[in-house]
Amino acid sequence: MNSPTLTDARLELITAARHFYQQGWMVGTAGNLSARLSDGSFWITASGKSKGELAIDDFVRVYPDGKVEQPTKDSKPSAETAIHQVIYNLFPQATSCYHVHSVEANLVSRFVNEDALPLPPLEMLKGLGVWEENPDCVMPIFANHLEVQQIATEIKTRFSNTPPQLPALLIRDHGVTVWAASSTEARNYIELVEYIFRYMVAAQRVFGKEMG
Ligand SMILES: CSCCC(=O)C(=O)COP(=O)(O)O
Ligand SMILES: [Zn+2]
Repeated sequence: MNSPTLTDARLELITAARHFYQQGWMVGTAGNLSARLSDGSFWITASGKSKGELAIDDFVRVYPDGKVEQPTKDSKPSAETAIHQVIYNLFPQATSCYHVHSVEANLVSRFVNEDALPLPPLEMLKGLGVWEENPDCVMPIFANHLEVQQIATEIKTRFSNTPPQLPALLIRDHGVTVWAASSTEARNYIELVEYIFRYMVAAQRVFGKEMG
């Protein structure tokens, strides 16, 4: 077991998970968070932990060669580790990868049948790096296969050919994943995409159509 230090990335993940839990985006065991370290390894939430009450030993360290360091022998890496691995391989600047499950993310993932969700041209997109007037922006949507490796492979294939406009992707009927160069940025990205999803659900109620 590694003892925590003042700058231990796991402490940031615990704080972020508690915050997301309080928003209703990481209820029960839903979601997973990771932080990449300078040696290329990353800490990721162990599978099946209550995300509102994570402790320092509720993380597993995954190395670039696939080696896994567990704090206890019954802790396994998140079932969705393959998605974090693909994101870190595709985006070398990313040091944080956060995945949450919100009601709104699942609703908007059903607004279209296609594999991309048109987003309304909200000012909030600037917080996700889109500095354009009336941006024509989409968020990629992936099918929610039982086999997580298949989701990861589809992300790798699609993003290698068509880089996403935003540091975010949706898995239909499942949740959203963001990646960023710091934990603060990743937390902001989750809040921003969740705001956009809430807006889209509200706009659908108010205007009776999707506001993409
Ligand atoms: C009730 S959550 C189902 C699995 C999932 O989608 C998830 O995000 C949590 O899985 P993990 O193995 O990371 O705990
Ligand atoms: Zn999930």
